[in-house]
Amino acid sequence: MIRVGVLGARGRVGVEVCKAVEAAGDMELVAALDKDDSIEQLAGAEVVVDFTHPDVVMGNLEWAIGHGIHPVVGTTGFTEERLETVRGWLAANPGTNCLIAPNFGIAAVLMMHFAQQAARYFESAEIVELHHPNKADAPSGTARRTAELISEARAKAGLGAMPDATTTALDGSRGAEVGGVHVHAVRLSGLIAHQEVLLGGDGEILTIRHDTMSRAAFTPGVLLGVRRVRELPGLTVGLEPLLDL
Ligand SMILES: NC(=O)C1=CN([C@@H]2O[C@H](COP(=O)(O)OP(=O)(O)OC[C@H]3O[C@@H](n4cnc5c(N)ncnc54)[C@H](OP(=O)(O)O)[C@@H]3O)[C@@H](O)[C@H]2O)C=CC1
Ligand SMILES: O=C(O)C1=N[C@H](C(=O)O)C[C@H](O)C1
Repeated sequence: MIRVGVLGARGRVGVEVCKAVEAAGDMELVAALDKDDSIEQLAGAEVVVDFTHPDVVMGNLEWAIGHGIHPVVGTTGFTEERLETVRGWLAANPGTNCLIAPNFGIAAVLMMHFAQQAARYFESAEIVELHHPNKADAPSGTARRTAELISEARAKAGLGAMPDATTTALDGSRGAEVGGVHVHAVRLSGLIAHQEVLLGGDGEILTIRHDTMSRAAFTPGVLLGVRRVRELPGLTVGLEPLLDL
């Protein structure tokens, strides 16, 4: 049995993760903690799942890694600088590993992968991410990661800047730019988590769309991460290697 702790256990995703861990035959939920609980209660866990908030996740990781607990992290807000800090903590605690994934939905990971594969064939690419209005951050971690993957694929293929003759009359009208890829964020009641990657070429457009219909969609990926994190050395970013992508 893998002893699992959950941080953010009363949150939208945390509730689903706790249910999934309790239902898994090879896991035991040893701590389900939220905002005002003491992190010390994680002491008996081997793996901790974090779905909290970008403002608190770094403190949680420093504590868990320092106590030899392997984190599986869904919380967003990971810049390259933050990832480097996590690598430093892992180096100081050999034998402890960490998995951080901007999206644990299997279909979402495939959407990112397909966008990366397609990117080199199109002169234009933009991302529209659409989420519920209580989301903590914009753009989404998924959109940011997708933009980075598209940007890397374009650079590798020797593609230059995208065609765009716009003069913007209003700040923000072209969205945010991540690695030269424009990202647009919609926040709308009724939505959960959705993304469209638009790829445009000569006379045709490819649209790759992903829709999250329930937050239970994240749990198979989280359970996979919990089962595998102990054997993945150091820091793993993204679920792709666990899906052989
Ligand atoms: N990687 C992925 O697949 C996914 C990632 N996410 C990301 O996960 C994060 C959480 O999303 P979501 O569940 O919607 O958010 P919620 O706000 O619903 O849940 C977060 C929970 O964490 C609690 N919390 C805040 N601080 C702490 C702390 N220090 N220790 C323990 N718990 C704490 C919050 O309490 P309180 O409300 O009182 O502040 C809340 O109950 C976001 O960053 C989101 O973008 C979301 C979906 C999928
Ligand atoms: O906050 C959310 O809801 C989600 N956050 C993640 C992100 O920022 O990409 C994953 C998914 O989009 C849901």
